Amino acid sequence: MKSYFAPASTGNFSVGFDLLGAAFAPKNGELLGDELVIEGEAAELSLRLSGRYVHQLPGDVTDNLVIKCFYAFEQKVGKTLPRLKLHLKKHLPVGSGLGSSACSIVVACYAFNDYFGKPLSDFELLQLTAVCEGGVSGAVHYDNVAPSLYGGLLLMLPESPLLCRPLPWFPHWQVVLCYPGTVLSTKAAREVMPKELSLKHSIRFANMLSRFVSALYCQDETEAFAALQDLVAEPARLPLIPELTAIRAALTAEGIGHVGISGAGPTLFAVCQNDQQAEFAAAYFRQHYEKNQDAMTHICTLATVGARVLLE
Ligand SMILES: Nc1ncnc2c1ncn2[C@@H]1O[C@H](COP(=O)(O)OP(=O)(O)O)[C@@H](O)[C@H]1O
Ligand SMILES: N[C@@H](CCOP(=O)(O)O)C(=O)O
Repeated sequence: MKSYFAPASTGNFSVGFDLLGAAFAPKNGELLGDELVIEGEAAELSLRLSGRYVHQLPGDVTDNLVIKCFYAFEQKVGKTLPRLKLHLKKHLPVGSGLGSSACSIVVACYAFNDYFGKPLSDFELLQLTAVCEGGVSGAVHYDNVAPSLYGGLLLMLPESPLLCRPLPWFPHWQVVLCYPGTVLSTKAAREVMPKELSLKHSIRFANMLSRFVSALYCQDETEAFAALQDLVAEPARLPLIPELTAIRAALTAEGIGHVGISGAGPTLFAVCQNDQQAEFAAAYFRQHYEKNQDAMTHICTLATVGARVLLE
């Protein structure tokens, strides 16, 4: 029996639609991500499901991304593989903006590659996870699969053979993630996006992203916060998450530098510079944004390690 884990991720990080993504881990040491156990080999491929968010998964196990990944992995490797007895522990809510589908895809593809003796290179593995994720959201985007696979804050380079590169981070930053407990499908949240951007808007978008990246390299925190503006997805998605305006006003009034949409939402994230801000943001989110028993709020730091073996 071998157990694998992949962390939650925040796509876009506000300023880099489809181009920036970060993996996060709760400060208190809890595991925020999906776990896949390979229990052994069997005549038939099987998948057992458990975990806090198992009720949000498709009823038919053959529709589960883990099963789809097995066949996609087998096709990519190009030979028939032994069937496995699998157990997915679904700890991330589905349609949450925490890269839930990417997390299951990454943990599954990483686990199969490890179990079968690493027939795929890191590059091929990332490509495979992105294609599987594209099948869910309607478009190939790397900003959840790459951080979930590698950890860290990453800049996607989809037109370069590198595909992505790690970026510097502010080591004292804490990110508070709040999932309200409601579901928003990524596909639906992509359908509201503008089909085209004007030249003026494209230049402003490129400017904010390059300003943020340059601020990270210079470790200029004032510039980084000034550049953390979502000029592309937020205007289109705000009607789906109208609470953002009031929450942002309340948290920024307390000196918190940024509040944005995690991935396609409805999870919101607040970037905090110290424990006091992080605790304030978490308490505020719990009181004003959590909507039901599925909701959760975590104070996180950057997860510097991505997919990994949990138990040999
Ligand atoms: N293991 C899985 N984890 C997450 N979603 C899954 C899984 N298996 C199948 N799905 C389906 O994939 C879709 C994921 O939706 P999506 O909005 O992309 O989620 P997220 O934004 O959280 O990644 C849903 O229709 C869900 O039922
Ligand atoms: N760049 C994507 C990110 C989607 O993240 P998810 O966690 O909501 O799947 C987008 O904004 O559509």
